[in-house]
Amino acid sequence: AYRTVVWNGPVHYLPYYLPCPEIFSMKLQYAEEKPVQLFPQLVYPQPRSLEQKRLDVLTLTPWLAPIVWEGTFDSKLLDGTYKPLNLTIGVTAFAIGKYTTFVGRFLESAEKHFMKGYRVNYYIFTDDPQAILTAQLQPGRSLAIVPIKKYSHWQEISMRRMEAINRHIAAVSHREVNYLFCLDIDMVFHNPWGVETLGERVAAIHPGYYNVPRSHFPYERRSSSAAFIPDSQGDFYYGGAVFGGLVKQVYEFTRDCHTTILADKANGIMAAWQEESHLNRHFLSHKPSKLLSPEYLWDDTKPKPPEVRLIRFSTVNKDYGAIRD
Ligand SMILES: CC(=O)N[C@H]1[C@@H](OP(=O)(O)OP(=O)(O)OC[C@H]2O[C@@H](n3ccc(=O)[nH]c3=O)[C@H](O)[C@@H]2O)O[C@H](CO)[C@H](O)[C@@H]1O
Ligand SMILES: [Mn+2]
Repeated sequence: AYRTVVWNGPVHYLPYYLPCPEIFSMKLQYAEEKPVQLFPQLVYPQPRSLEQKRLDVLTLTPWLAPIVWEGTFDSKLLDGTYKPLNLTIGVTAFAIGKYTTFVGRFLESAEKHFMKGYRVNYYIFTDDPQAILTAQLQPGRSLAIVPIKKYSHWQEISMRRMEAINRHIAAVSHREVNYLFCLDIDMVFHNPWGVETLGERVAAIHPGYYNVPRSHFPYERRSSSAAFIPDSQGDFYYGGAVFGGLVKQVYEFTRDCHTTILADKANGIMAAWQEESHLNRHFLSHKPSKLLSPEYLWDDTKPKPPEVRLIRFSTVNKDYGAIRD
């Protein structure tokens, strides 16, 4: 049997149940604090729990890092979230010896497509500052030339980037940027590269090996190298031409890679693909928090397969014999 309780006495309202309008409508603007709009008032398509945007490609790693492909993100929504943060994004690129010829095209295309509407600092490392043609930059974007010595072999030039980036972060860029991308210079932007790429530790899947069993990856296979990865291990083959993340993370990453490169050098070994081999070894035990699909690191000599809906950043065809000393 149920008992119904009926209240017959007088009703007392508790006065503090109702919010006090003066206090609730007050907006305190503390000094030094930027208003951050966490939920941009935008109209955008509803994300559907039972719907996958891409069925033809992997969009999440087994350690739950997103893999960025066209169709998986909403640029308007991301810009609504990131623009108010007023971030500065750094780019390092090296132009040593004859590679100074690539700077103009690289910068011009970056101004069209890279982090459009955001503050960007380019850091161009070169042995020949006079030879650098600087492009006309959009407002809020700047370029600094970082003088650096030239090593005689291209392998050494390529590998020493880890050391140079690491030193430059410590000396300069840790104060100037929030995120940092480290890119090859023999590349051109063809389509937008935006804040969808921002993450703590960011790696890009190499265009030549995204559909290949791990035993075929060109990892360093000699166990005497600090970059050694056995046939039975590995997640993806990442390209050495694109990596980035929070500046603190890039600092730790480049320090570790430079250290393992020096360890190999002390043992008279150079890894199969120089710093790229060390980068791959590092990301095996320090998993990237975000992966960029080959859209962000393509090679123009390859035909575009259907799963790559657009090419954002791609290698310029170059004559290796003529360009490398
Ligand atoms: C197809 C191929 O062979 N790919 C390998 C090659 O990439 P890449 O052929 O893309 O190497 P690369 O010649 O672009 O060199 C890497 C970067 O170092 C800089 N640079 C290099 C040489 C030079 O004389 N001046 C200069 O400034 C420049 O920023 C360049 O973009 O080498 C890399 C680093 O070893 C990786 O191992 C790649 O897998
Ligand atoms: Mn390159």
